[in-house]
Amino acid sequence: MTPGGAMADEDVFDVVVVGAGPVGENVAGRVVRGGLTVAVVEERLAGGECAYYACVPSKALLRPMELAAEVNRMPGLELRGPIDAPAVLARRDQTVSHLDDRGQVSWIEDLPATFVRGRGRLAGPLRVEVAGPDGTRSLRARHAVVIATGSDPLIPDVPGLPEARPWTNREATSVQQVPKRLVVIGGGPVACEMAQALHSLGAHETTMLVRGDRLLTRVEPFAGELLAASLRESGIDVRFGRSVTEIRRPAPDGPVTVHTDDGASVEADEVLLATGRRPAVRGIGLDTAGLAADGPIEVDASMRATGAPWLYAVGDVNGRSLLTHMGKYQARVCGDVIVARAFGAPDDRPDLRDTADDRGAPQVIFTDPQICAVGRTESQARADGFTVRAVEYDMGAVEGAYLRAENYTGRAKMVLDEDRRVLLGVTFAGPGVADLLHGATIAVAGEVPLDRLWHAVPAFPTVSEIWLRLLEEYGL
Ligand SMILES: Cc1cc2nc3c(=O)[nH]c(=O)nc-3n(C[C@H](O)[C@H](O)[C@H](O)COP(=O)(O)OP(=O)(O)OC[C@H]3O[C@@H](n4cnc5c(N)ncnc54)[C@H](O)[C@@H]3O)c2cc1C
Ligand SMILES: NC(=O)c1ccc[n+]([C@@H]2O[C@H](COP(=O)([O-])OP(=O)(O)OC[C@H]3O[C@@H](n4cnc5c(N)ncnc54)[C@H](O)[C@@H]3O)[C@@H](O)[C@H]2O)c1
Repeated sequence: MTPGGAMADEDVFDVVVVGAGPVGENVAGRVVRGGLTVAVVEERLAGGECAYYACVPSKALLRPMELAAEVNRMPGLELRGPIDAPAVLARRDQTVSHLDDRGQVSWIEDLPATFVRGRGRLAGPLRVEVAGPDGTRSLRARHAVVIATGSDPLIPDVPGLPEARPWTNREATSVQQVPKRLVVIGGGPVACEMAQALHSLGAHETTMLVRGDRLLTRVEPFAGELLAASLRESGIDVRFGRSVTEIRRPAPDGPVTVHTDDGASVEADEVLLATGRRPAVRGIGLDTAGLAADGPIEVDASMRATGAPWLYAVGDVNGRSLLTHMGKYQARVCGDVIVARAFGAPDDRPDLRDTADDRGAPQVIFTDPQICAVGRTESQARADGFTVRAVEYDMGAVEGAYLRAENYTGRAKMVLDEDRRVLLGVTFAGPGVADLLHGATIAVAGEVPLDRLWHAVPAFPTVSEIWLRLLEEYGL
């Protein structure tokens, strides 16, 4: 036995993090900053889904489409031809470091932290077993184990899968040959972004099959409506109210046919499943911690797992907000609270609690038009019992928007708590609105009173004059 009581063949660290996505990496950074030692376990690529198969490559594929749309909205400018797909794919490859994680591993090791390649599995309280290329290694944590294993695509139970070899976000974001005919199943952010990106790069016959009656059900309805109109105008066939009943690819290299419950079918070269995510918890030994082995890991506001005080869960795996920036925020809370508890310091400071997720996380959908929102939608605010007032404004009527583009089409909405005269939520839909979001996030998170907000004067002639118009619409 070592002085700390560990078996000699165990490696002992203050903290063990399982999963080196953006969230796990950030936990490691915070605990090292606080003076603790940490091991980070990763079975695939350090940097996670976000860096190689999600946020980063999808945005690299979308940006040329956005620029082309901007050019088309400006008289006097003209594109010389279609978007050069091979050039865009080559730049995408650069943005994902050609799927090589050496840079990320060095970042972790320079913290300094110990990087362990392999699949991590809980083996009882404070213990993690790693099945790696060189066999199994046992790790023991003195203070905490953090699960940051992210999420996997949710594959619906449809006859014909998996013989039809559908794409998920992985194949879509790492595409080498853009299919001419594409079917996208789903109407969430992945479906909308990838349909638009791939359509702009050569998937001329793109069909979206959406189960419900609108896109992007978590944001204000007008945003999904504007996006659907834009997708249709660009030539994407968006079909609402269609459930997929069967997917068949009779010949391995032949086309795939997707059948829907209205009796119709669509033939395509590839089919992309964008039907949501499930937390990556299977086979990670949650049962050895006395926790349910399926579904998101339930945590308190300090990210501590309910029922296992030594275990924490951050990022997609806890199901709070499936967004990189929110997972990294949780990572900062989690890392700092572990440090505070390890040193016996007070652990109830305001910065040691997640108070952002349940108010409505900020999010940008990088389509054209861009959709961004923070806080509650009007219907969520009403359901939560606030005295709600909502105001909307046509963004095309703002002088800065008119100067930015011919026929600028967009809309904005503010949701207010009339009792306290503060903002509960803000939504913008329109070209290039992403950078308006942080102002809204400050106003919502900071609960800036409307009568103060009135003195935050937007510069002329920027699109941010939308703020002034919304406040005037409210009556200020
Ligand atoms: C197509 C797409 C586009 C997206 N775009 C955006 C965007 O623009 N902005 C945004 O904020 N969010 C976006 N998201 C969401 C974002 O990707 C996730 O919220 C984010 O990746 C979550 O980070 P994470 O660290 O929790 O998980 P992940 O990034 O999934 O990382 C988890 C890591 O854990 C590893 N792992 C899993 N199990 C084990 C194990 N047992 N042992 C060892 N390692 C393990 C995995 O290999 C992985 O590297 C997008 C998602 C998709 C699918
Ligand atoms: N820019 C961004 O911030 C960004 C981009 C992409 C993804 N993300 C995040 O990643 C997460 C996953 O996104 P997503 O779009 O995959 O999931 P989602 O849960 O947002 O949307 C899933 C869609 O699939 C549909 N669906 C589910 N099961 C189906 C079935 N059996 N048949 C047909 N349709 C079905 C749903 O109705 C919904 O339209 C989200 O939380 C999202 O916020 C963020």
